[in-house]
Amino acid sequence: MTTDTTGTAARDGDARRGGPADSPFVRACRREPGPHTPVWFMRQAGRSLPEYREIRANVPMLESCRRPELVTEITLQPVRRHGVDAAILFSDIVVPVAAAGVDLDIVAGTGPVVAEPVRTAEDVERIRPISRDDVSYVDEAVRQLVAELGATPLIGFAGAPFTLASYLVEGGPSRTHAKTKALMYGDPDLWHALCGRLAEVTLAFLRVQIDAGVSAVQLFDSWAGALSEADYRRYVLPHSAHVLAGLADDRSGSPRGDSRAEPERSPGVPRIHFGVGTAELLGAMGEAGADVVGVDWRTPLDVATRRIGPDKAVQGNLDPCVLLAPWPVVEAEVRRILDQGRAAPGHVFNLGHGVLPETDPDVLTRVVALVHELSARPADPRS
Ligand SMILES: Cc1c2[nH]c(c1CCC(=O)O)Cc1[nH]c(c(CCC(=O)O)c1C)Cc1[nH]c(c(CCC(=O)O)c1C)Cc1[nH]c(c(C)c1CCC(=O)O)C2
Repeated sequence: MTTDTTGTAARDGDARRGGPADSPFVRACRREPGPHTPVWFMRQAGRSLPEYREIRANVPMLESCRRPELVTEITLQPVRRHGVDAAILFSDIVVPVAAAGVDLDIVAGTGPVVAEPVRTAEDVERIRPISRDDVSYVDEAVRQLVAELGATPLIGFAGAPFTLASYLVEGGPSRTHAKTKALMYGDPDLWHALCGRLAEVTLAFLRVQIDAGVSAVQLFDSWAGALSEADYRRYVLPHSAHVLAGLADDRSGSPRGDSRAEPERSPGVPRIHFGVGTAELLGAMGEAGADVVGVDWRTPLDVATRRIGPDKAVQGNLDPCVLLAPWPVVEAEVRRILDQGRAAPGHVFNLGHGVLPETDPDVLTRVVALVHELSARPADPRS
């Protein structure tokens, strides 16, 4: 195994003393310099890890998300194994929707499946607001994790209204999102009512996580790339913006509109906004109120940075399939991404989407060490 002496030395000599708010990850999100480029992986906790498969062997997915001791253990597994710069809460985007009264399950190999798809005003009415008590297991797990993680930041997350609406309207995963778009175009009032409800559920879920101590949040709009920019702006952006604005503690500024005109003032915990196939939406997703925009592997980070503008950090963007290639290919891609990421005012290294279950976990560990080694910067003499 590679020993990352440079990265460790740089880390120890810098802002680590200060806890998660001064961690390389949070600093990069805030576009502040740090000892190295931070790295974590979407779906870092999951089927690529034998210790995850073992602990999940007899526990259904949703149940595992509702047992704080399991959530804590599964969340910590990739931190211990890989030395990533951030943990992400083990949960799922449909957990708060189930807590809001929607009858659904997560089926292995398929994903979320909804018993009665949402198609009418009555269906929308049945999605009720959630409070802390509906997701007390998340509150508990986050508090436990924050205590155990020490200086390593914990990322909270939720699904954005469009991606959640797609699961609810389709009844399960969909390639075309045809029923979802049919509702969106055919009955805009019902669409906005549905997304409005989902935005409130998402906002409440993220607030619980922030109150319990997460250091950043990621809003997953995984399937927003199915939309044109015009439709994204009209049907989706206002709802995601409502969620992201609701997380900003800075009451003076509205994250909507032309945020490029005013420098940002640390509005609460950093907000990451991510989707797949969003090359045409990157600017709009930033405008929705993100501090960091997640980029998939299709758009080089320097191009993404031009689209997103100079006042936001970027996260990404190694193709998860590259991790299945021989190491020299992985290494060359990591170098290219770090180089292109230098164009951004802040870069969090990640994949362009989640870790594939067939990934060799040792390759992930090597990527973490390589990112740290290649990006190590001399300690700031002022600190
Ligand atoms: C679209 C989406 C879902 N869930 C999520 C998204 C957005 C991210 C993305 O775009 O991938 C978010 C999610 N789901 C899970 C996490 C855990 C945290 C992490 O990133 O490590 C996160 C961040 C656990 C999970 N969520 C799920 C698993 C696999 C279930 C298992 O291990 O049996 C995990 C670890 C199930 C799930 N849940 C969902 C899908 C598509 C699947 C995969 C189905 C499958 O391939 O079996 C819905």
